[in-house]
Amino acid sequence: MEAASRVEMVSEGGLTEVPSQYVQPPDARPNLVDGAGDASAIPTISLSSSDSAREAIGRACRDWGAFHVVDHGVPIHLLDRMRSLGVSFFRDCPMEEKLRYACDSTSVASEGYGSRMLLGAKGDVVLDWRDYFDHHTFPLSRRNPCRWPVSPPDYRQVVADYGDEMKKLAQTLLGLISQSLGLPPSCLEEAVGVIYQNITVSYYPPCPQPELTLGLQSHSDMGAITLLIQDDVGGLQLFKDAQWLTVPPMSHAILVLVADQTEIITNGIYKSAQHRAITNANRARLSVATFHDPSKTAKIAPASHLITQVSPPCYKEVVYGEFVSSWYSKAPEGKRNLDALLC
Ligand SMILES: O=C(O)CCC(=O)C(=O)O
Ligand SMILES: [Fe+2]
Repeated sequence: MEAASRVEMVSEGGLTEVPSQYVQPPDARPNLVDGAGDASAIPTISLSSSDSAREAIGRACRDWGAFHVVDHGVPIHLLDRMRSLGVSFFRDCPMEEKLRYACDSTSVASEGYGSRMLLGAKGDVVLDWRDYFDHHTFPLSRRNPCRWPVSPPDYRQVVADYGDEMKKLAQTLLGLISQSLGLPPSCLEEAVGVIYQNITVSYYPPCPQPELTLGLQSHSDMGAITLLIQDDVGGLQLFKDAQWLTVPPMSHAILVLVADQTEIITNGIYKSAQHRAITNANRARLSVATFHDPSKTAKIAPASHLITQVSPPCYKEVVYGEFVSSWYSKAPEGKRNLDALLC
């Protein structure tokens, strides 16, 4: 992707109207007049006791596909430092230096600094009002900190530590989610196989026309489980019961998003969360999403333990790499890529 297409560059210098490529079709625009509902009822689950967490996680995965966790064991100073390093890259690093980390525009999901372009509903191109930095952190064979910012001096170490902590938490959660369905604790993790982890820091500059744009269009994450932290600006919305609800920022909590492969493996008992990010006119917003995905060659299908004569498989088996290619070639549009696998 050319350097000129970073949102940060487009939005510089007192822009009053967004360029047409950023204007969403009318039915996808956020309704800022009536405002979104509030998702403060989203469950907050303490992981201090596995027994009570299991049950609460089961309910949250069924009803919301998302929940906050607290008492998660990840040091709060690590969450804060990860956020502040993200801010320092996007806000303080000169553009010339940022572009040294530009991601490869010829391949999807490549590591580095970019601004993703997705196809619109009718094959037209609508751009998200978002720049990002993607880090590949697991398996260790993909981890090459030389591709990450060199300053501040602790940047690379913090990303590595953050990735390690998030992977441990993702494994704990996959175990609890399995058990909440009466499955052996290792069931989901075995179905996923080797965990591929990416850490994406998203930065949404202030937008002169937030009513016409989206920071990130409606989608569900394609992998198994996403762990997300955000700053205090707010803008992440969940689609629940035919309404968009804004997720309240909670600085010490981690938001868990059930992703598409978990919906397939649980045979649709647990739903992946449909979400999007809106923009605002006054403050830049930052989030850090840590994705835990299968390898491209993994075959994903409903867990055999959940298939009986009365509950046949609801999803066709899919090779994960093919799912990813279709997601990028057709654009997410809510959950349509997952729906295409329904039996
Ligand atoms: O910025 C956010 O809160 C959402 C980010 C997200 O959904 C993603 O990176 O997949
Ligand atoms: Fe997402």
